[in-house]
Amino acid sequence: MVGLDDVFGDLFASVDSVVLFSPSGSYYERFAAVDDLDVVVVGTENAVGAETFVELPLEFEEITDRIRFGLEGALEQGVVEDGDALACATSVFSDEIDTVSRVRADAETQTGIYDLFVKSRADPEVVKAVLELAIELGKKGQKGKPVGALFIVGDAGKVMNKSRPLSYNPFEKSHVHVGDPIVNVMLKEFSRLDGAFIISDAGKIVSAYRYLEPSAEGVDIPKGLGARHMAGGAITRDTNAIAIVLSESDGLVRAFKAGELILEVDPEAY
Ligand SMILES: Nc1ncnc2c1ncn2[C@@H]1O[C@H](COP(=O)(O)OP(=O)(O)OP(=O)(O)O)[C@@H](O)[C@H]1O
Ligand SMILES: [Mn+2]
Repeated sequence: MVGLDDVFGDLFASVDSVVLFSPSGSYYERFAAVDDLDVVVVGTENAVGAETFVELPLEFEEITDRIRFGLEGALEQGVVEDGDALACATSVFSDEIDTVSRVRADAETQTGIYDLFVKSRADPEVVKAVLELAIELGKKGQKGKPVGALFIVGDAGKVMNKSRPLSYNPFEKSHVHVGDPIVNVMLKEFSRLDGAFIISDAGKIVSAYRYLEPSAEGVDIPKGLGARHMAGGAITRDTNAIAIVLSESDGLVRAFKAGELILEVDPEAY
């Protein structure tokens, strides 16, 4: 007799580790009790107090993104190794884990998203707050109309030296930080205006209305995009800042680091 286990069992036969994406406590406990099994928990927070945990900046809606970015962090932290066979368990159709994917960890297909958060000059919380703000702005627009916005995060002194004001800086004497609810309202209001927001490593809004003049040559940007993305990408080659860009024309949020496009997300998916 051949049972279903014989067939589906191949999915998790001789895996090096099990990777659980945002498991519930009781689900995690059941795995923790299995002998000789390496369990890695991935999620936006370590709600189950797992010994081995990899933090995701966002709960990626697309399962392929979620697994890819989770494994990138796991490789980066050295909790899985290149070539490891992994059983990745996550939820797709419900809040509970309902799906298992067998995936091989591949160090060569790193996108750099994990680096974007963990190895940027700016505080990971600041990067995350700006990314969330851009996604929210992309979802809602400004009074129902699509808006674009450009945020340059980290290495602010150098970025200020490679840019100039388009108008008076409304943040001149203020000491406000991204993530404060009131500041997010202000940033959304000001997103109608031209130019870039400059944000420090610690999240202080240094300036709005900055026109970027990077000395780096142009960078590769997706077709159909123009000056905002070009300037945002290029300044990250010139400085240790990252750029988070919301496109008015296609509605996507993109992140650049060291002149490379690292991340592309559709706000509608969040
Ligand atoms: N060098 C720059 N520094 C700061 N802001 C800029 C710069 N160049 C353009 N922008 C801003 O980007 C806006 C849109 O420009 P443009 O349409 O060329 O960019 P884009 O990359 O196509 O972005 P979108 O997809 O939002 O249209 C401009 O109105 C201006 O506010
Ligand atoms: Mn444009």
